[in-house]
Amino acid sequence: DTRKPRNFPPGPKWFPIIGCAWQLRKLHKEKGSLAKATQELATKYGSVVGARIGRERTVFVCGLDVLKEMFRKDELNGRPHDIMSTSRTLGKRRGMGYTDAKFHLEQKKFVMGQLKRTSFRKKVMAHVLEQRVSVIIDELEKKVQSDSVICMTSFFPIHILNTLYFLLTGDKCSSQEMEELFDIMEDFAKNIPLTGTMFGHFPFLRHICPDYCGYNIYVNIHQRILEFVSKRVQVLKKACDSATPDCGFVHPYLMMVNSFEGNGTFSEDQMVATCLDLLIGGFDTSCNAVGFVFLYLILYPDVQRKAQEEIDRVVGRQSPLTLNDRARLQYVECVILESIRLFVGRAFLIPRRALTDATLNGYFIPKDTVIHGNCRLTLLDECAGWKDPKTFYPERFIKNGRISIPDNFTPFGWGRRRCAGEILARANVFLIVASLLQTFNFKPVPGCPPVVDVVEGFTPSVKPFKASITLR
Ligand code: HEM
Repeated sequence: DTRKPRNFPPGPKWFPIIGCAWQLRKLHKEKGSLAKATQELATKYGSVVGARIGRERTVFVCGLDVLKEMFRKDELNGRPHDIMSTSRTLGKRRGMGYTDAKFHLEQKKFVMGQLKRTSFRKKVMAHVLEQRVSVIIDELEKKVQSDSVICMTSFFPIHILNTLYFLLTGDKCSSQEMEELFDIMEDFAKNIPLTGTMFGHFPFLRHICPDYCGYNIYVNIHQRILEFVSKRVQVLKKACDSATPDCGFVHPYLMMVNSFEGNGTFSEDQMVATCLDLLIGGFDTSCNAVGFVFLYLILYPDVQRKAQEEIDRVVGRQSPLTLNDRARLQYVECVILESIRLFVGRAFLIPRRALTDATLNGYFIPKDTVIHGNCRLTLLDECAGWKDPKTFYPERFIKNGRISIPDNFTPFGWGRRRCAGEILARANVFLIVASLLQTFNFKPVPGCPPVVDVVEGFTPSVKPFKASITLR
């Protein structure tokens, strides 16, 4: 329905066919990001902005209280049911991030339960992440001997993908296969925006100009990931007999599929799509989080020094740092939290859908309205209680000598839709950053210091930058 329902949240004027697409596109260009554009609309219309993009009724949620209300309400917990959510998984809605209601609940519960028993168990996770960090340090030590200038945004991603892939699937593929997956994941991060595509808003365009409207690339990249995972699952099936591997959820999932014999929501297709979601949910976000941490550490040398002093005091420089040290490295932990704030504060949550007619902030939200949670106003704005929100100030997370996380800090979402990989993401980012600070100094390259410039992708990333690295 293209008419504005009564008591729908206020927003820009709806034009025939395109709705508000044109105004949004213009504002997006003007402001440099959709997050800034919708923040601007919120100053005019209030914290819930109503719009129509193509045929789709859309709401932008731009404030702490309304975001919390959205988190709380199960009826606003759905995911869009549109061409984007089906064409990514061969025409059927599958996976964890883009399914909803009972199907999503059953699947998420099972997968998270298994991961908590295997990969997210502290001992298992610590072992895998610590091993990888020692590879990173060895590689960086060698590199630094010949050239101290390293591109900070392209060095870590392959390592991050390696641990993610292994922890999530339990599969150790060859380094050649890892490179293959890496290329696809990089394509994904650059080319697929989280907030929607042109063909998503105007589905008919895929028949007219499938390249221009983003349809071909969208389908192609998802298909390549699915094919990769399916191929590896066939190998895993042959390799794993009755023994349960320590990592991933693939093996227990396959057993579940067999025991259900085709009934219920458990199927091999669904498992492969869940791997896809965990990979796309975890790769770009973790890489960008690491990118933001190092950008700010280089721009704020005092913070870097203070973090290193804490590491020297608590762990020393000789013995390798482990996940067990995390609780005692409070300042480093705050550096991570602060970087995640500045990263996700430039992002949106994954789009949602009203499962039934609902209300939000007193407005009417009809069934199937798409809802975008803008994190700028909760993480990067004074109105949510952040003092000097653009300043990198890890101490803001310390109260009376202890870490204190304010309740407006929700970079991983909240409730049923909460991030599936928060435990892993925080452990991984912490270990990479702390271990590297223990071993190296990071400085701007003379003449070309990094700048806080953000590039829109699946999630926002820092503009590629280099650092001059020396052994401590
Ligand atoms: C710093 C890193 C990360 C950040 C900031 C982050 C943030 C988020 C956010 C904001 C959401 C959406 C919540 C909502 O819609 O309300 C989300 C969902 C999700 N994340 Fe993460 N994430 C990170 C790392 C990871 C990792 C490592 C994984 C995989 C292991 C992962 C897997 C997922 C999945 C599957 C969902 C969808 C959950 C659902 O719809 O039920 N994320 N994440």
